[in-house]
Amino acid sequence: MKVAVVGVGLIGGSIGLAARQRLGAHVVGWDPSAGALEAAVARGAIVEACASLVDAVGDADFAFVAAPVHVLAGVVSEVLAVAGPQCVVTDVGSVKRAVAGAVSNPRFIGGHPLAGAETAGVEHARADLFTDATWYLTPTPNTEGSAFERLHRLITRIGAWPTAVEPETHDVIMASVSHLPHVLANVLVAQAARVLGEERLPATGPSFRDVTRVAGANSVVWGGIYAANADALVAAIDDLVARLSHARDMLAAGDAAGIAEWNDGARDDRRRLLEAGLAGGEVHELRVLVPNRPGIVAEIALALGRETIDIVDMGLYPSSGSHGTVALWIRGAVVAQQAERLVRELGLEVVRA
Ligand SMILES: NC(=O)c1ccc[n+]([C@@H]2O[C@H](COP(=O)([O-])OP(=O)(O)OC[C@H]3O[C@@H](n4cnc5c(N)ncnc54)[C@H](O)[C@@H]3O)[C@@H](O)[C@H]2O)c1
Ligand SMILES: O=C(O)C(=O)C[C@]1(C(=O)O)C=C[C@@H](O)C=C1
Repeated sequence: MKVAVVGVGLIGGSIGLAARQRLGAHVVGWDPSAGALEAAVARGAIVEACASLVDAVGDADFAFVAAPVHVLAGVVSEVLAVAGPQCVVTDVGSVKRAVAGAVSNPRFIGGHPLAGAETAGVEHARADLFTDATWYLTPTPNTEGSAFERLHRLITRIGAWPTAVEPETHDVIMASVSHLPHVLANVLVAQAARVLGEERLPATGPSFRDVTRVAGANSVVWGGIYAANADALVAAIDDLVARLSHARDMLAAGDAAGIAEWNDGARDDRRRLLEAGLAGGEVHELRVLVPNRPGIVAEIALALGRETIDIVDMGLYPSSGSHGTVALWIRGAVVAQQAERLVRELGLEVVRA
């Protein structure tokens, strides 16, 4: 299997390392920076630095575009123009609407691994970066079912959990759980650095270090992320300001009971957030009879993704008639039951294998 990585930085390099180490893939790379390519070969993230995009993706089975968000739509289009018909093309951008709005191709599926670091460059790439991470995918009615199946399996094999989501929903979620925390980290370090005036800096403890780890992360990448998700991020900041105001007012009024309730609520919310996605249990197979029409696989994946149900694995069994079968493997009896109901609500027949 040949995997092409376009943009061999932190994320592209980590995909290269994971694909080589976990799948034994032949990984090649292209990047406008000669230094990045050289470093990627030295790091073992790619085995070949290609001189052109077509050399990298022309006969690849998969192309991962891991460039900064502000150039993604253009680079993905260039990749699709030179990739062979067997190549599934995806990207890893932290914002999904811009690419989804600009590119419509049955072999392109937007993607975003919910894993990373505050660092940049292939020197910081890690083969295990995506282990047990959610990996969002944004299939559309235009997506080729077999392209989705192949990408889904590849991502599973590098240790992550693919979850289908609509680009709009993705960007609203990310505004609150990823982009806002980065904004807040920047604000907190700026405020703390000036709390005693310019002459003296305060000592900082572990809590400050925990909540500000990502302050000032990779300006090229984050500038693009903030700009591409500005509307959702502004709404999240407005919400935050209202919540801060509420906390401020309780403090100013000496509302001890209100503060205790607010603090207990935060503990419960954090536990629920961190526990979501830790669903265990044995894997159940659902066999879905589907009409042979484009978009049906995306429809099923998105229906489950909307309820945050992970598809552990999937298999497509097309037939020459009007219908084929999609097999879905879902973890946990209760979740499998819920998945079965959602698929039936799409008007599809399901049997338990
Ligand atoms: N850093 C994270 O935590 C994280 C996590 C998930 C997704 N992402 C996404 O991954 C992508 C890459 O981020 P990163 O952290 O790896 O950044 P990075 O700076 O480490 O790597 C980006 C690479 O893209 C290359 N590049 C720049 N312009 C390009 C172009 N036109 N064509 C091809 N390559 C180009 C750069 O030379 C660099 O090597 C971004 O879209 C980002 O939103 C980042
Ligand atoms: O761990 C970090 O340092 C990250 O910033 C990773 C993080 C995140 O916010 O969780 C950042 C951007 C991505 O798009 C996905 C993951």
